Amino acid sequence: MYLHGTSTINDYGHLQVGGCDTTDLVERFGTPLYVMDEALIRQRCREYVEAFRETGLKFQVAYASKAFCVMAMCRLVEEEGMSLDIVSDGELYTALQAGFPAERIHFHGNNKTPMEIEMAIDAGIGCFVVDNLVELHMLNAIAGQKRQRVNILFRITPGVEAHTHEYISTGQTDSKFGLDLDNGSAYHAIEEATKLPYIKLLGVHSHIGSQIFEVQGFQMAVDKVIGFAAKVRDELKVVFSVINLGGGFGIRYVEGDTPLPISQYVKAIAESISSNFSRYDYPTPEIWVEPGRSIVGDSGTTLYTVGTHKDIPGVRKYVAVDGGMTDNPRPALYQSRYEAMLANRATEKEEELVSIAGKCCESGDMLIWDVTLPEVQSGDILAVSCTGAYNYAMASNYNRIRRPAVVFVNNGEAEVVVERESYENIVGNDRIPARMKQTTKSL
Ligand SMILES: Cc1ncc(COP(=O)(O)O)c(C=O)c1O
Ligand SMILES: N[C@@H](CCCC[NH3+])C(=O)O
Repeated sequence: MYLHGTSTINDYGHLQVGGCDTTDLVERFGTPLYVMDEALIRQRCREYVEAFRETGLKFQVAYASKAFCVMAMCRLVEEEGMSLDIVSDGELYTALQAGFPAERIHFHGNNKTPMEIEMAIDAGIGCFVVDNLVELHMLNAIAGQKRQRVNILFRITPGVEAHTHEYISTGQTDSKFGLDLDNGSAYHAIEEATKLPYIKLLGVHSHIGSQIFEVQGFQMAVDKVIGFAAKVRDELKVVFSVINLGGGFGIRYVEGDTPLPISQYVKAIAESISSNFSRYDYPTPEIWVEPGRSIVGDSGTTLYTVGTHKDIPGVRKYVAVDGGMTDNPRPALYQSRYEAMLANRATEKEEELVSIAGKCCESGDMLIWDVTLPEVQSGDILAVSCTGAYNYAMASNYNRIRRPAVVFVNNGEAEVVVERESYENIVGNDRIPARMKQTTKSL
């Protein structure tokens, strides 16, 4: 496993993160356990903010909270002076409960409900990223009832396909998201918006995909956007003050992944915007971005306890851990790859090729198909790296498995930011119909 951030091997031969020995963390908090390297998260936030500051342009870095949305994370993002991208009432509620300033919240989503829109207007959020015409008219009507004008960006699909897994590329024409640039839908939406009294159009938003390692996709999106912006200015007399290029900046999960440093993505985007907009004699707009994975992804390490194993001679050896697709569905969903090590035997020679299975009743519940480890024994602690994004966020209770706790570690201190779910949580919303016998056992 690649050691990065504050991860090191300590004198006991144990993996240490944020100054905390992971075997101590396991004793205190149990497994599976999500461990988040707070210093590394803050470092990533600062890399974005500093890189944008250096461009001299106006900007907002909005953390895409879908990657990992808990109150502590919202607080951290607020402390780092960033904005927040949310996609649902649940994410909005989490942010507001954490005291996140509403005016720095941007609301995304292809199917916001009237209730969510109302909740967001009442909270006074900074901007809606409007996905389609149905939403536009609904938003104008609800804002009108409240006599409040709302800021919007239109989400457009620029027709750019990023080099990524087909399920996570979203900038192409055949997408459930956004308004198409090429077929006139985006243009028509802007015409409509200019007629609506409670809508203030700031500009456009595009998100071309996720886990992207190159700048070309973003540059192509800018090229498309500037042509569109110029046409809209010339024909509709609408000038964009904001261009949001979404998220999607890749991270290193496994050897061979080659993301660029954050500063390089930012520099390339800023240069592309400045040069293209000046070419059209267009005032340089504010640049907004929405990184999720690249803020939290490599800060997360999941700790598991090894249980059983099954050796099929000549085929493979399965090693089972006490978690799996319930805490990390990404391998099953996207064939995502991860690296791992034995946290309690971190200096021992890695000599055995094994496959790491989860404990769900599902053959596809595999975390890693091939990883070389010291000869694994029941009770060992397996650490899987780079689990900070879209793991806790996409965790489930399949098989009624309780979701793990999340701890932030920093400077030798560990604090629980999400408690492990309890059995009460598991049955808490269950009800036995009145016509059935009403006996429950106390736990
Ligand atoms: C609109 C939008 N913004 C931002 C993100 C964050 O993406 P990532 O976590 O890849 O940076 C996503 C997810 O892909 C998204 O759909
Ligand atoms: N959830 C996905 C990425 C999609 C992000 C949202 N548009 C992942 O785990 O990689």
